[in-house]
Amino acid sequence: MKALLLENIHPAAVEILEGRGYQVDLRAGSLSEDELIEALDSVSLVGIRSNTNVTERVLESAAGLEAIGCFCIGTNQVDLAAAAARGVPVFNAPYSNTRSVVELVIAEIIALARRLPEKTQRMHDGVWDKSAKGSHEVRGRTLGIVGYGNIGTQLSTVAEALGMDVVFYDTADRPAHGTARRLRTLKELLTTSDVVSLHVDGRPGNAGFFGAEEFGAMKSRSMFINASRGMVVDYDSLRDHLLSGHIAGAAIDVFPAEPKAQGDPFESALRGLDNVILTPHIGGSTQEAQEEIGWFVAEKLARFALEGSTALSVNVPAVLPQPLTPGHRLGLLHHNVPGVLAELNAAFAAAGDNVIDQHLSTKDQLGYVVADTSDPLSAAAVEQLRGAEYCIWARTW
Ligand SMILES: NC(=O)c1ccc[n+]([C@@H]2O[C@H](COP(=O)([O-])OP(=O)(O)OC[C@H]3O[C@@H](n4cnc5c(N)ncnc54)[C@H](O)[C@@H]3O)[C@@H](O)[C@H]2O)c1
Ligand SMILES: O=C(O)[C@H](O)COP(=O)(O)O
Repeated sequence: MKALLLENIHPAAVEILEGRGYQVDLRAGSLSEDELIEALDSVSLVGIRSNTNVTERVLESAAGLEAIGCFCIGTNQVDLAAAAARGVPVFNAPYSNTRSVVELVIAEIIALARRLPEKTQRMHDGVWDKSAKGSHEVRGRTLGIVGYGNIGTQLSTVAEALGMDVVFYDTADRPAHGTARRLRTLKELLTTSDVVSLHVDGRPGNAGFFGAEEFGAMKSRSMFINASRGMVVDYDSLRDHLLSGHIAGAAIDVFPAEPKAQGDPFESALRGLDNVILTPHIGGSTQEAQEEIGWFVAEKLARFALEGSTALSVNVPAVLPQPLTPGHRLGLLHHNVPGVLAELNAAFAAAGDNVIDQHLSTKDQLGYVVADTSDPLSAAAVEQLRGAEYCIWARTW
């Protein structure tokens, strides 16, 4: 049983997987498509972060791959549909680094409002420039949050505690937290906010979502923050608005193309601007978040591989079975067609197996059933189900 963990995943994950009998290959950087195909040979579990793309071609060639762990929030780097079609569940850590992102953004709001990037640069250049010009308190200023999900809502609460007025815009219905106000249009948010912070997800439809029109609509001398995904924003347009002085400052953590390994060169239209904070995608990179993510996702991978649990999977039906009695459990991932459960129960009945616990969950075109029997599973029943047209895989534990 081999597991491959890329992108500096926390050792907590290694401890969990090794403790469950896996031989773990832990690597620092991410891999290209071809490198990943080669590295996945005879690997059953793979762990990645935001910088490794698991494409349909990778999945096609990784015959032994059982599950994928995204040791982060975003799962846009994985072809989720292609993985689901091959019966490969994908897991992530939806909440573990939320707080870390919020704290970074709060720090950036204050740093930009006090012009810290320019001030510290001047001091390092040997220039004493004591002045209040262009520096503001954040108390009483309006923060506009675009994308009011797990991160957006927590940012809302913390910013409110600092005395900021919070407005938000989300394409989904999201209740307001505290005294935050929901705005009906993005335009309204842009024309109202002193700081605009993006927290949308990385769905393909969000590519290029924020560009010249949106920057143009922002208030004069407002500030812009993006810690969501790089492809969401047109950074050439942001540069134009920073150079014209229309946007007073920006903090950017994510980029359309990010270097694959430590020390690789970094290129961006925003380099060299002293009113811009640039960080290397570290929103979720705190010891606390990484350790939590390490055990959380490793646990999900192990519980799937060793017990059949798909709880919290983002692409296959979620089933959380009862504790395992070895030799008594069947897991059947199948195309979602009528009659599967009836056939499964008939096969067990014909073999004289009594089903004592059974869970079925469906999601789009897929169904997943986990059945526990009172006696050890009958091989005949399992083989019959394995041979059925609707079967994607049938595993026993
Ligand atoms: N910089 C980092 O290190 C870092 C760390 C964690 C997460 N992230 C990114 O932040 C994103 C958000 O995280 P989350 O946990 O809050 O996700 P989430 O899914 O809880 O929230 C995303 C919200 O954005 C909304 N949304 C999507 N597209 C939108 C659009 N075009 N306009 C308005 N609203 C839109 C959704 O309806 C949802 O409410 C993640 O998907 C990930 O890409 C980055
Ligand atoms: O999706 C996420 O959680 C963030 O983008 C962090 O990604 P990372 O683990 O690659 O830093």
